Formats: sequence, C-alpha cells, structure tokens
Amino acid sequence: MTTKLRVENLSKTFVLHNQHGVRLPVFSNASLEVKAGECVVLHGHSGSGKSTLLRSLYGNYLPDSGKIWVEHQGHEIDMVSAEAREILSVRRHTVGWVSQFLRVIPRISALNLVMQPLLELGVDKAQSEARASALLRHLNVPERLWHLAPSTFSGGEQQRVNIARGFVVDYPVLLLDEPTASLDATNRAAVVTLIEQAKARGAAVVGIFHDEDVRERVADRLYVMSPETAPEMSA
Ligand SMILES: Nc1ncnc2c1ncn2[C@@H]1O[C@H](COP(=O)(O)OP(=O)(O)OP(=O)(O)O)[C@@H](O)[C@H]1O
Repeated sequence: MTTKLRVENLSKTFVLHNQHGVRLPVFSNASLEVKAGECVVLHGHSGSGKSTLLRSLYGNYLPDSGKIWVEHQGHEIDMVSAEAREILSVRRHTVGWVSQFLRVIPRISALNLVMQPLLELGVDKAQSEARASALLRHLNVPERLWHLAPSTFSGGEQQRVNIARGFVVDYPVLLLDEPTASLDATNRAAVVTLIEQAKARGAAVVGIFHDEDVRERVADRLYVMSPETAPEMSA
C-alpha cells in the first residue's frame, strides 16, 4: 500500500506573546504514517493536542520542527516548509478538511456551497450538481433547503452541508475534525458510510472522533497523544 501521509518528529509549542511569552508545548517528536485506504484516529484526553496536530497537517499551524510529507500529484511535499501557493495547491487537489462547523457564505445556496470545490477543479456544472445532490440526499438534508443559504439552517443541518462539501471531491487524503459531533444516530451512520467509501477508494484518513462507536467502526489504528509526545509546560 502507498504511503499518502508521513509525519516525522513533529513538535509544536504555542508561545503566548500577550501573556508574558508563556510557552505551551503541545507535542514533540510526533511521528506517524498513513497509507492509502487506512484511517488513523488521533486519541488522547482533552487538551492533549489532537486538534493542534490535525491543523498542523493541513498547514494551519506551523510546527517548530519536523516534517509532514504529503504525496501530491506524484511527488512528496513537506507541508512544514512548503510555500503558501504549494499549500493551496495541496488543499485544492490532495488534502480535504472536514470540520463540524460550516463557514456560511451569505446568499450562496447549500447546493452551490457543496458543488464549489468540484467547480474549482474544472468539473462541469451538471456533474458537480449531480454529485452534490447525491451527497445532500445521503446526509438527509431536505431537498426544500438545497436552494437556500444555510445561515438559517439548524446546527445539525449546517454540519451535514459541511460534511457533504468535504466529501464532494475524492481527495487522496482526508482530515476529519469531529465530523459526527452532535449528529443523531442515523446521520452518524451516514457519515461512517462516507468514510468507509473513502477508504475503499484508497483515501488515507486522519480523524478525531469523540464518539466511541464511530471510532471503532472507522479506525484501523489509534495514534495516542501520549505523555512522551506532550512535554511539560515551561515558562
Ligand atoms: N491557538 C492556540 N494558541 C495557544 N494555545 C493553544 C492554541 N490552540 C490550542 N492551544 C492549547 O494547546 C493544547 C492542546 O489543544 P488542542 O485543542 O490541540 O487539544 P485537543 O486534544 O484537540 O482537545 P479537545 O479534545 O478538548 O478538543 C491546549 O492546552 C490548548 O489550550
């Protein structure tokens, strides 16, 4: 199996400049590898650094040291040292991000929000619309809402629009930040099916799931945010 994502000796410390420069080490020497078709779940107590690690993988946080190798269009890119335009290209083509929160854009309909990543890749409108509709239907978003802007949707409806948008492109790597938080059992199962389908087509998945049932269904391995990867706090 091909390795899609390789993290080597990654360390991250937050420096709180507005609080006397307090240093808050989050993890050090984190290393993991995710192959095509595998799902690795980040695991550890609240505050152990799961979100910080996941955000670093997407290039949202800059680690202090270490490498994040992503297989991107036939070669490996290190997300730690990559230039901004390379990170944008990785995000457009290779690494998808699904969080529990939807960034609502005023006046853009749910259907258009979901289609957008496909249109940006040059997929034609009819095909994009068909794929987006299938996902919204799968996630039980009522059809009467598809042509409305999601700002007035319930929390769960917004969450499902966001998940549809995150799964609309067949990204080789998927980063999932608690995508099932606050969904009911039917919709959790719908998301689990999407993750299983992504794995079956060869996606490498890294996720955070607080729901134990979901974790057990999708995880091939747990990556434990152990005390060794979380050094003592120092001033
Ligand atoms: N932007 C930030 N600036 C400063 N400190 C931060 C920042 N983000 C996170 N932290 C700190 O880093 C530590 C790890 O936070 P993180 O959110 O990664 O943990 P987590 O394991 O995802 O927690 P939870 O399960 O509660 O979501 C926490 O002590 C948090 O206060």
